[in-house]
Amino acid sequence: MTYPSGAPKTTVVVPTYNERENLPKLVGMLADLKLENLHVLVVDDNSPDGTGKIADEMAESGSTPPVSVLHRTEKNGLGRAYVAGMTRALSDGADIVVQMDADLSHPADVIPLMIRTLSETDAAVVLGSRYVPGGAVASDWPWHRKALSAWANFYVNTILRLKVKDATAGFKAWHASTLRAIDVTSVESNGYAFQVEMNYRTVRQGLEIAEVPIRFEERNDGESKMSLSVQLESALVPWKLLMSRKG
Ligand SMILES: Nc1nc2c(ncn2[C@@H]2O[C@H](COP(=O)(O)OP(=O)(O)O[C@H]3O[C@H](CO)[C@@H](O)[C@H](O)[C@@H]3O)[C@@H](O)[C@H]2O)c(=O)[nH]1
Repeated sequence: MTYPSGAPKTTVVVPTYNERENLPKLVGMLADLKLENLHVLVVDDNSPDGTGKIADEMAESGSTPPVSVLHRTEKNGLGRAYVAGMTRALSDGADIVVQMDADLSHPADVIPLMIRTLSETDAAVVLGSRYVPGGAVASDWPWHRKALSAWANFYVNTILRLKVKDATAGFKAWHASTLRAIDVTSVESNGYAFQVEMNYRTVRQGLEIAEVPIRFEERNDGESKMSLSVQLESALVPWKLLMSRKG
């Protein structure tokens, strides 16, 4: 896909809840990419550790890439934060929307490859995959997370037949047109299930998902927000999606 006005407007949507140590480092890594027309949109759920204030300071500093902040009143889950952020990015005229965690587990330096893959192939979305050749998970990622991730991929692919190696990946670059085609505003899931529902909607539209290898790092600061309710939702959502399928 080519964009008439030159470099595509790319918005990196970053949901945050208690990421005060990580967010400035992530924005620094995004700045190091020196990508033209790159923007960062932080979606903060009133983090008690003051992440939202730090994001505001970055926004006011007028730095490159420009940072904007969407404040929400309370913690409402990663999926809700992404839906709000992606909806804002679309209304602000983004051509490409990147989603990534704030905790430095996703390698920012893969973003140029993801954007290139979007523009040079038929892919509707490109995901940073741990499970294609060349991909990896850091050895210090806890064993129970590795096991959960392997199980979740097997489970999801058995039920929904997505044919995606890393069905729960949280690092992706979307054409804005794909987010409109799948009607991101109506996506209901959170956590792992959000990632799965987004992939499922893409496949149901007959659109292509490409995977590029990444090395997924364990976070050094802060904590994962993965909870029992997120895992329960993840177990139920594939069945719900399958049963809601029309045709
Ligand atoms: N605004 C907001 N942000 C949130 C919330 N919950 C989590 N986040 C933010 O979302 C990002 C990921 O959250 P984590 O809780 O650190 O995720 P994880 O356990 O490492 O899981 C990640 O990897 C999974 C695959 O292994 C993914 O399936 C999952 O979506 C996520 O990307 C972080 O930037 C975190 O601050 C929330 O309720 N609100």
